[in-house]
Amino acid sequence: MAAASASAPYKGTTIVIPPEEVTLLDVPRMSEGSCFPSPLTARRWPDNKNFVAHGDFFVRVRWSEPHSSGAAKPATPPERLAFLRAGPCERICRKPEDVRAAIVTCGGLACGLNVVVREIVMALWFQYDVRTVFGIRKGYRGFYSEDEPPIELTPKAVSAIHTEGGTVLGSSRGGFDAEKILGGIKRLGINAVFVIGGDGTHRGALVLAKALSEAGVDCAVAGVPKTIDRDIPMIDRTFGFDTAIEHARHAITCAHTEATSARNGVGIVKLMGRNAGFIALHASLASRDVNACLIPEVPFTLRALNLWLDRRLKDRGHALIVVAEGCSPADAAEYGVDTAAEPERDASGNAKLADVGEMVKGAVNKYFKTEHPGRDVNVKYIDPSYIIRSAPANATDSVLCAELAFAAVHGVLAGYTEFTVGTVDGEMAWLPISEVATRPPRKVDSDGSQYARLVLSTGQPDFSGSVPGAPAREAVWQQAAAKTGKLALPADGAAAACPSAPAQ
Ligand SMILES: Nc1ncnc2c1ncn2[C@@H]1O[C@H](COP(=O)(O)OP(=O)(O)OP(=O)(O)O)[C@@H](O)[C@H]1O
Ligand SMILES: O=P(O)(O)OC[C@H]1O[C@](O)(CO)[C@@H](O)[C@@H]1O
Ligand SMILES: [Mg+2]
Repeated sequence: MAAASASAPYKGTTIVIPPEEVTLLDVPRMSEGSCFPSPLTARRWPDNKNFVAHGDFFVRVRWSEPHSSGAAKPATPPERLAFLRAGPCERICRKPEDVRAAIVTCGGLACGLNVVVREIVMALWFQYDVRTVFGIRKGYRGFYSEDEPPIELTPKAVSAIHTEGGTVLGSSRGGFDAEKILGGIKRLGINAVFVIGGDGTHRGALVLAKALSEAGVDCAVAGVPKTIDRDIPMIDRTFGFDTAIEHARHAITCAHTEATSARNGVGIVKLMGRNAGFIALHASLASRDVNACLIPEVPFTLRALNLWLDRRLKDRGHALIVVAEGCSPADAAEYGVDTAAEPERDASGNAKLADVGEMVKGAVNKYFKTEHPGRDVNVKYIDPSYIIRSAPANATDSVLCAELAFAAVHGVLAGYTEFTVGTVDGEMAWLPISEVATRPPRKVDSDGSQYARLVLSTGQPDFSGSVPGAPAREAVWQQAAAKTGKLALPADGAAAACPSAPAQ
């Protein structure tokens, strides 16, 4: 072992880190001062050791653009942010007997919505003795729609819902009308709203919180971020993602079976991910069989994909392609897609995306019909999106759902408002809703080591240009190894020397 040099930090040495500016992401409090012991102090909360102090925070560094170790430093310096630590407080500032809560689920489905609803009800009821909880039906419009009045949520009513997918409350897009929602809140005497939804839902929650405070209505607004796509800014994970990967992997396995069973079989699987390719990337890494994974963050052309496929079918007789729904091939127009047309929008204003799976399938069929009319190529396209999104939460997601629900309930009872919950580098935090509602969605870092690991696993080339043929595997390895800076290049293309052998 090398001797420690005199200047190297050694056990017991005090290391002085220069003070840096830290921005506290503070969350508004509805009532300060008049706080009293939480009912949890009289319960079985282990030794009262796990309470969090009001205002306790932890500091984390955040890059505004994707950053990975080894990659060039981004232009914008990182932000040092202090996050409020979430958890039960020893003293709470909302009287449980006065709390009249409402829970609403909005946007698309995600695995675990029912677990979050159940655990909010259970935490309010059993940890804090709150006895009035309304379930708002079919999204924001349920606050005012006469067709679907709110329902009463009790432990008995929600006890079995966690085993089901979807949301027992229903969900919807559109229908956000701050005035009408405010009217519903006043009519029912609601003073704590829990919104479970994605970026759009959180933007709505922000508008609602402002409207409530302008109208002088004392009502807390707490968010629980939901998206199957895992692209919510700032936080590490969203519930449902882990379950989605499991089900996506099953669909990929089916496509692989189809592809390997046919002559020149090509399996194509489209997975959700409007802005980001996290599901496609993680499911491909989980599968190990995928030969090409296409994500919105990495440009590609259908022409390059076809040239690669041509060679892959000659070499191996089958191919498995995973494509994220938000992908937009650079040469889509050449394959008859009207890329200049203004997209249709859903009721929430989100662009309706063209089916990129169909696009890839059409392009492959067209290419082989034109270039190799005699070759028998069998393309099988699977779109498991809604099968995945509507599944019940798996074990890992169920744990996360309960943690998020508890953090939201603790925050409201502690007196906070206009906040949402999530883990930041593993620590549960209360964050201002604006952080989730206004920052751009998270994306896969195409220069990062995770994407490099994908490329190493699939052996896929760079599909971004009209390449006159697929590059050799060694070139792919070199590209990926250069990005990670960690891997020794295989000599003479020896696959065995590579720590992660490409999928076959
Ligand atoms: N800018 C906004 N202001 C107010 N309300 C909004 C805004 N954007 C969206 N909403 C409302 O939030 C609800 C959900 O929005 P959206 O359909 O975009 O889903 P989401 O919450 O983003 O979830 P996901 O995209 O993960 O399915 C809808 O009722 C929509 O009207
Ligand atoms: O078909 P819907 O319900 O509009 O949902 C589709 C969208 O929902 C999401 O799953 C986000 O919830 C996106 O991946 C997808 O674009
Ligand atoms: Mg959204």
